Amino acid sequence: MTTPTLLPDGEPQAGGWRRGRPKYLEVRNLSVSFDGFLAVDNVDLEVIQGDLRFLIGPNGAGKTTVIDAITGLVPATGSVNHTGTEILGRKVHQIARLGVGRTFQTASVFENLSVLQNLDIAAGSGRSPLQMLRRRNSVEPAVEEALEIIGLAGAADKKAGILAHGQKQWLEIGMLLVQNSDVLLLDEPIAGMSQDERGETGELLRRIAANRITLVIEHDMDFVREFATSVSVLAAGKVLSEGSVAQVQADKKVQDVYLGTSATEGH
Ligand SMILES: Nc1ncnc2c1ncn2[C@@H]1O[C@H](COP(=O)(O)OP(=O)(O)OP(=O)(O)O)[C@@H](O)[C@H]1O
Repeated sequence: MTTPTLLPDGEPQAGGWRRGRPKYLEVRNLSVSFDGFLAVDNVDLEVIQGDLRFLIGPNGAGKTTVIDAITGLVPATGSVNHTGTEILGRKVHQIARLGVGRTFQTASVFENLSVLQNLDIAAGSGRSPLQMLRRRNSVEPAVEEALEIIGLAGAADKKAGILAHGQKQWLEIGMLLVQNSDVLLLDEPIAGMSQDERGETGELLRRIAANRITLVIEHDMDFVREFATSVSVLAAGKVLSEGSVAQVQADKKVQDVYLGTSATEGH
């Protein structure tokens, strides 16, 4: 049996891995139109494995639509290349199978199943649905490791429906980990969380982003400042600015359309 390696050594860093040949997600000229309204307008984005990239911008900027387009949920033009493989135009399940995982603003877990069963199903470990519903004596190593990483080892047998809001988000992230997703696209993972849960989620992202391609949509600038290693700013469907948190905060264009002065004061 192979040793699971869900948890990498090290921390995410700006620019991603500096050694070897890192995996990447390269988005070129991505456009999405809804009945003639251009919600995403020629977006270019490149996220390298090991970077913890945040995608920020005002409401309606097109952030979720970018992720929808990458994951095949909305039709788009342009190109999305995952480490040499074009994924734009493929079906949702094919894109997922190529290692591109996402979460939604509202966690989509199976509420009536236990935490462990949710992870088992995500891992697709070859058991029939009936077998999976039975309590088992052994837990697959990757599932066990995911339970530790997401901090739910003590809640493995709890029904997902009774988890706290934050824990459901962590479970959803765990489901991506056991699916071996190497691209994580997370839509506002800390929305509605307590302060403690936010901190724990940030640490979780830090742990898992060190060896994955990670793009996180977020509005909370304190959270972005604390955990982002790089930031892309989207406004009116276009990339307005890109760089470190300090660089985008200092960008006059970003201040004008998004951050204003209050968000940048004191930082
Ligand atoms: N299915 C759709 N049909 C028509 N218009 C849509 C659809 N989905 C999104 N839009 C529009 O596209 C634009 C971008 O929406 P999107 O949800 O991607 O923005 P966002 O940056 O994620 O916003 P928020 O931060 O509020 O979640 C908005 O004007 C939205 O109303």
